Amino acid sequence: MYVVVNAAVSADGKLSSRRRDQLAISGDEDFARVDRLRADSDAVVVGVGTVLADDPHLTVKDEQLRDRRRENGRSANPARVVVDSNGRTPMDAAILDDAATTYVCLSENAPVERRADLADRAQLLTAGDDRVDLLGAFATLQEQGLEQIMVEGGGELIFSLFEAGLVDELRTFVGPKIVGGRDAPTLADGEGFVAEFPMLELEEFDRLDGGVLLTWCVEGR
Ligand SMILES: NC(=O)C1=CN([C@@H]2O[C@H](COP(=O)(O)OP(=O)(O)OC[C@H]3O[C@@H](n4cnc5c(N)ncnc54)[C@H](O)[C@@H]3O)[C@@H](O)[C@H]2O)C=CC1
Ligand SMILES: Nc1nc(O)c(N)c(N[C@@H]2O[C@H](COP(=O)(O)O)[C@@H](O)[C@H]2O)n1
Repeated sequence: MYVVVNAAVSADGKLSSRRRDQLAISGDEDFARVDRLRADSDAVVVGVGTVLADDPHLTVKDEQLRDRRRENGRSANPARVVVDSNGRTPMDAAILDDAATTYVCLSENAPVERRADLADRAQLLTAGDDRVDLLGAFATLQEQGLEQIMVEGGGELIFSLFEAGLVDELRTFVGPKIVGGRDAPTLADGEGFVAEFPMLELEEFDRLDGGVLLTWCVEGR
């Protein structure tokens, strides 16, 4: 399995504003790049915080890219995966429509009635007691044949993936905006590291959309 985390941050490192609603940081060029990365992936993963904040669809937008996937014997869209310990994904979430297979990763403690509802629209995986155990969940995704994984956020999930040692590559678009706000989400939130910080090697940098795309590999992967 190969895990790429992709995110767009403001020049001051925020994923969105303190209101936590969807904020366009990328421009057309970067959104097109993200679409190509989705098209190259077997699955696109987000945390439930992102589902609740953005109601993302996580599909490939360019019809030609969807056609190319079909020509290669794949589904038009990659699978979608929500990391959702307590089954908080709303039943009318865009991610639960029939455009692609959706996996919802739950913990053992997810309420039984939420499991029953979600099972109508998604494949359910269970890993971890109170919180999704990411190593276990990702191992199950791999057993399902999902090898090329793209993670689209948000900050809590990205931190946990680094903590679990699951990230191979980080692609960060840094856009020309200052957002500010001590409570605005950043690329890696969670508890934060105080030692044994994951270290990165810069592989590439490209100017686009008035900002810069940084491609990093995680040391030791
Ligand atoms: N600019 C960008 O590229 C992106 C921005 N965003 C923004 O990020 C914000 C959402 O991010 P967050 O609130 O951090 O939510 P998140 O999307 O990281 O989801 C976190 C939630 O996932 C669940 N979870 C279950 N197991 C977990 C585990 N082991 N580790 C971590 N989380 C686990 C928990 O319920 C947790 O609250 C929104 O404001 C959204 O707009 C989200 C994606 C991309
Ligand atoms: N690459 C990128 N740039 C931004 O500026 C963004 N705000 C995001 N957000 C991510 O894209 C998801 C929306 O996907 P759909 O268009 O609904 O398919 C959103 O949930 C974030 O994960 N990404």
